[in-house]
Amino acid sequence: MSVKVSGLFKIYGVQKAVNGISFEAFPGRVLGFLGPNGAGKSTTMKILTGYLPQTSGNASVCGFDVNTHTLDAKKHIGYLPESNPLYPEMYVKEFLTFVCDIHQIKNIKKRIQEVIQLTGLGPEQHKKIGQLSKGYKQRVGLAQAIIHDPEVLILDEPTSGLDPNQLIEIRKLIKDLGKTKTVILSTHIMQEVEAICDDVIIINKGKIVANDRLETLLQKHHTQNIEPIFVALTKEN
Ligand SMILES: Nc1ncnc2c1ncn2[C@@H]1O[C@H](COP(=O)(O)OP(=O)(O)OP(=O)(O)O)[C@@H](O)[C@H]1O
Repeated sequence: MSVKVSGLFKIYGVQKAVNGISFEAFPGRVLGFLGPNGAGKSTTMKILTGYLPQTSGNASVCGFDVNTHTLDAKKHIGYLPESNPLYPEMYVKEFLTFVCDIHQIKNIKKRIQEVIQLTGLGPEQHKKIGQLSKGYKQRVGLAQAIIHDPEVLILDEPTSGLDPNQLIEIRKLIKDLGKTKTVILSTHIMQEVEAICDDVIIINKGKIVANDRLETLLQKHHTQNIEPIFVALTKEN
């Protein structure tokens, strides 16, 4: 497996944002990481990507512990954070060049053209990031996440803000990337899970309440849709 999490906790004050979760994610598969607002998805993703230290437990990416071998782990990860922080004053290509430099990518021009093509940024590639629509900013976020061809992609709500046409294209891109890479994505769109995920984890109040292959989860609950399963497993009592 390329991502392994065991007994992971993140405690803020008295709140257990992540409450002892364990799971694995595998190459060639897209793992949907689902849960209600505040369930602990982004916190888990930030720990996996080395941006936040856990309180206890372990997480590794491609065999590298994210705490003790953070840089090695990060080399293997592409991360699209929920807030998609970008530099609005930079031009798209200027920003992607900057990201290439960080990753010490060779043949920068060729690689930038490839990711512009992959993410459909072509028509907007000459603009400043601050001039882009939300959906195109999201594409820039995806482009920077994949530019170093990482083995693991961690995408926090990658399709938020996309229009229906863009949704289809970006989902296709994620599904294609998932054929060779390990993709973990969070989303609140249940159709998206059905369209692109192979595996599903549902997290509620910091704990995993489901972890299965999508088809197995649907079979177990005698339904064709993930939504009723999500509601049943996460509703407030
Ligand atoms: N820096 C922080 N300090 C204190 N509490 C925090 C901090 N960051 C997150 N939390 C809390 O931890 C819990 C989990 O938050 P997290 O952002 O991981 O949830 P999420 O599942 O990603 O939610 P959403 O679907 O709304 O993005 C929430 O209750 C949140 O308020």
